Amino acid sequence: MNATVTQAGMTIDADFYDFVDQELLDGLSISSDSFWQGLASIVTKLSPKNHALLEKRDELQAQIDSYHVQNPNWNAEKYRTFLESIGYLLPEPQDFEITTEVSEPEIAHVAAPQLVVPVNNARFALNAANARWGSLYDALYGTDLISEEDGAEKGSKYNPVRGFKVMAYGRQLLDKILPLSTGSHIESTHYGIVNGVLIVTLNDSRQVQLASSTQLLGYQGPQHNPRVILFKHHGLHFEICIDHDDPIGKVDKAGIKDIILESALTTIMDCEDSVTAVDAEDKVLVYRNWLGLNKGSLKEQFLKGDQQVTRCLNGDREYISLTGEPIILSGRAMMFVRNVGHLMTTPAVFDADGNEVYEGILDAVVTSTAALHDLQGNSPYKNSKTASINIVKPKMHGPEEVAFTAELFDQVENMLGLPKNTIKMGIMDEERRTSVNLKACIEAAKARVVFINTGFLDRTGDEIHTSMLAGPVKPKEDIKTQPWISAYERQNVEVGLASGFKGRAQIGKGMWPKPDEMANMMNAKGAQLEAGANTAWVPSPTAATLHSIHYHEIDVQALQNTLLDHQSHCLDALLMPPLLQDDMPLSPSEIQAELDNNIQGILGYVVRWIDQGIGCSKVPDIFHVGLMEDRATLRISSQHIANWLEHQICTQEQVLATFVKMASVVDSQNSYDPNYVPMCTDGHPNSNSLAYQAAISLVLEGKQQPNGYTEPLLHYYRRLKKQTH
Ligand SMILES: CC(=O)SCCNC(=O)CCNC(=O)[C@H](O)C(C)(C)COP(=O)(O)OP(=O)(O)OC[C@H]1O[C@@H](n2cnc3c(N)ncnc32)[C@H](O)[C@@H]1OP(=O)(O)O
Ligand SMILES: O=CC(=O)O
Ligand SMILES: [Mg+2]
Repeated sequence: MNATVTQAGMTIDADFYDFVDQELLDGLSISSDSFWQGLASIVTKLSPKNHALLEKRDELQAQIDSYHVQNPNWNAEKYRTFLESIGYLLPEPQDFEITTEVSEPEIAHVAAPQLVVPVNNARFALNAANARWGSLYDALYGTDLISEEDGAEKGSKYNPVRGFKVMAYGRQLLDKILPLSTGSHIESTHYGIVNGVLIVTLNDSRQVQLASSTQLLGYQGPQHNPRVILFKHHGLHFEICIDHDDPIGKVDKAGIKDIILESALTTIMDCEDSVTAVDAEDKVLVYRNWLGLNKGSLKEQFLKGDQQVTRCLNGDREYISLTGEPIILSGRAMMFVRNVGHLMTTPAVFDADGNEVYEGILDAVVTSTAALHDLQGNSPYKNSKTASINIVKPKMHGPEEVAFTAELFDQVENMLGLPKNTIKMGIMDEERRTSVNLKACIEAAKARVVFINTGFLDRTGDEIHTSMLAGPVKPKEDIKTQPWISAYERQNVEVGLASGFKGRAQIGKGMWPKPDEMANMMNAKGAQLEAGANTAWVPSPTAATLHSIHYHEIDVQALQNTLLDHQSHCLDALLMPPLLQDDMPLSPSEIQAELDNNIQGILGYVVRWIDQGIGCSKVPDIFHVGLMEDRATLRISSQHIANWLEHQICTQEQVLATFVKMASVVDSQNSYDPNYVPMCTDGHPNSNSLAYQAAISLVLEGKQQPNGYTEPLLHYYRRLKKQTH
């Protein structure tokens, strides 16, 4: 047990206490006493409500389970009536519009990518905050969007053939997003500004202008030979960077060395599914990084190759306007923070009765207090332009839980002396009870909501768990193509638009979970915007830069206008679980392939989580595609096998044998890592591997886990692991 401090009737981990006293409150006019009193009073008031909400989740799940046992031949109509009778499916509220008074310009006015990052990783978190601007040339050169055919391999040193393909792509993009009055950027040999007008000289010495002169905003350097020229399209800025002495610029006819695209306008600093935070020590790390981002002081030094790098927040970008005034644009993404959900408790603080406090309550208090530094100008940078704190709240089940979060935010505002509705809410639409009652959920936070987002990964896990006893589910890939998911995605957009989100709040779509497959991403991810979203999640800054191209290709605001009156009334489809059809049984090899794939993913993720405290990993699937795995993807895989065991699609022996087989595969995939501890020796699992045990428990005890969540078991085993260190 760590040293503790007693304050306001609570028992507080001494390191966490010191962090609050010496770092979090430093520079704020909040005394230590009033902070701890404030926290204690919120804990006392809201913990019983939090507890009751969790009990309600379990009660509803138990009722749904017994319904399926008693009604093996249910139909849609009867099922819907049953869900209404137990209060799972609630009456839809009258039409209303959200009343959120201010939201950030990056949220309300410009459609753009949203990057997510584990905030406990300072190197990545700083990179994410700085990912507002990204090099198109780097993003193209480093990814499979540029093919390696015809001598264009990436190789270990610069390949001019590949470089040429990158430049050609860049020129073609300019033709799309910055069309000339005549001719093409492919022919350009010089860019200059004359009397406030962009003059582009072409191969044949013709001088042409932009098709739309208002796209030109400003420049750096001399007007006739600018170093940087700033443009705007669909609300997104971009730069053409020119340097005839640069290794790239000097082989370009016009000296273009790069095209810089405004990319991740918003970033979510994640305290939740991409991090491991099981105790006070971990929570301090999470909170300290978020604080450092708000104070502008976070720095990270690391070796990259043989280079020592010091990373900190980027400053703003400055240009000269066409009338000679300065233009200053933010150099950083607008940062949201994602708190944890309502489920877990943390040993950082124990309440007066000796219980761990709810982690979601602590997150709301501490992350808001940290953000006060931004609101009060204690940082050289500005995050919120509207004096708001933007918190994403995940894994809420239904409107009561949203109302509870709103009440928590109210209490935090009172504690910190903030005007009501300073704390804005992003609602993850990622639990089935939220999807089917989405309108009521939004109404429960209508004065502070700034986004809804289809977290389809958690949502898939919840889909499987909720209908655990309804029957066996389809293989994972097929679940993605069933009517429930398109109904879910469509309904989310329709409800968001009908509630007045356009021009005020984000309608977001889910993560691209294949971080190395950028060519596929470029083919697929535009569809999320075609479906009406004005932002969508990406796993890396490179993905943000490439995905930003979709926002140039699609005029999201115009598209949303065309969808404003859509109402597809898809509740029945939304309630139809993705079950295997009796007349389409799976072959033994299909079953084994599914188990292999799921178990490889589970082990590959869990072994790093438990042994090394890494909460988000790129794990190869059986086809060697590196997949982003986090707690939500783990929820899906573990629930999927639990469901197949329940319905005897496979046996426990088969599952355990697959675990043995795949543990060796995962060990070999990690053999490059000096910190990796193998789970097997000579093909036999090591009896002392806590990671291996955790992975098996997640499956064998999956049916009993609350809503199929993985946190309880992950935290249990990680804490054990930390004790053995
Ligand atoms: C269901 C959900 O909740 S989804 C939301 C949770 N998921 C996430 O947040 C995903 C975040 N992404 C990641 O954590 C990572 O991209 C991973 C784990 C998927 C892959 O990580 P890696 O294998 O280390 O990536 P890779 O080696 O390709 O690239 C590393 C480089 O990219 C950068 N990078 C990768 N992801 C990110 C990110 N999300 N934000 C900022 N920088 C990033 C790193 O800083 C590093 O660059 P550096 O050397 O200059 O610091
Ligand atoms: O949080 C995102 C998800 O898909 O789950
Ligand atoms: Mg989620």
